[in-house]
Amino acid sequence: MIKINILIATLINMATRLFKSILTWSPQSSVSRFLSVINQPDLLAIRKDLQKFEGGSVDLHTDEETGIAVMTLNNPEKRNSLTGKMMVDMADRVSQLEKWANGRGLIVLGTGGHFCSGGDLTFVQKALHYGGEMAAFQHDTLTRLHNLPLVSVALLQGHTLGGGAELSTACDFRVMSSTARIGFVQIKMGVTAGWGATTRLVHLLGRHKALGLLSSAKVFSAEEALGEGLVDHILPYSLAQSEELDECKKWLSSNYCAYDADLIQGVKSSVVYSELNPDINTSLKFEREVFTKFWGGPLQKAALAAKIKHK
Ligand SMILES: CC[C@H](C(=O)O)C(=O)SCCNC(=O)CCNC(=O)[C@H](O)C(C)(C)COP(=O)(O)OP(=O)(O)OC[C@H]1O[C@@H](n2cnc3c(N)ncnc32)[C@H](O)[C@@H]1OP(=O)(O)O
Repeated sequence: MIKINILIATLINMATRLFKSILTWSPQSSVSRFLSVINQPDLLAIRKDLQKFEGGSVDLHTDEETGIAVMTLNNPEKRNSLTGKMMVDMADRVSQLEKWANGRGLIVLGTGGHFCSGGDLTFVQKALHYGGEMAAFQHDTLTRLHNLPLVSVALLQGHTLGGGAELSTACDFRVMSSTARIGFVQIKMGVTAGWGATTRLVHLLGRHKALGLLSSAKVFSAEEALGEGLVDHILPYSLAQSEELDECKKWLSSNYCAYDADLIQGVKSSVVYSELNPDINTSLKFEREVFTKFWGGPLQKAALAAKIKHK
């Protein structure tokens, strides 16, 4: 009798979970569930500790009209290097973006003409006992950033070094100011990459180039970075630094954010899911789930009625 009761309770539990998962389905929620770098209680404990290392902020502006958000690193006196508090800020900004229904794109940049010079060395000095925890926290945030259902771009101005270069690889694309410089200098600082760059660079450029970038600590000019395949676009030399954000927005909007927000989110989520799921049938199932959301919908009907020619 007890066994039957347990069986019934288990079945009810499973049915409730299935029902809930159907109700809350979205491409992003499916991808988030699939990926969890570290468990929540651990994250909360690390967050509390990181928060104590003050200085700087990470701010977010979302534009409902264009669907383009701008996330800004604010610690200009220290070339936007990241304090513990900024790491927590960034995690919160990414959580906000995960819930942004109308989003298409994201630009990440630094204030004062520099992207980011890595970890704040004052923070690093004080957190020498804390590398594993900080890396786990950054892995969680930057993986979530990388997997946002938005097309993301890092706008690289001035210096992008160490952890800053790692952060840039968590974006889908990198646009570089013509005079900017980028380098994975961690090895020169006596460490290896700890914010996910090794893993992402291997996916992005292959093991050969990833090894070259990480073992040499070479700092690249914009032209060299383009040649390496590390950046996707160099902004015109003629632009003033203050004009570069607008130009980057134009580049992102016209190339990758021109279509409906739901479609863009569907495309990005499917790409992320597929990259992370080695099993082709599971990946194809996810692709079908996203596809059938749109098939026969108003966007498809409008496109068919417009008799579009792709010349
Ligand atoms: C996990 C993270 C990983 C790690 O630490 O393990 C890393 O990120 S490794 C990389 C760490 N970053 C660095 O080593 C950068 C060292 N700084 C520089 O190379 C230069 O400062 C540079 C190239 C970023 C900027 O050079 P520039 O001539 O333009 O200016 P200054 O050198 O005068 O710098 C201005 C001001 O900023 C302070 N600064 C710059 N970067 C950092 C940083 N990462 N942490 C703390 N402070 C930084 C610099 O000390 C100057 O301050 P001041 O009070 O005027 O001396």
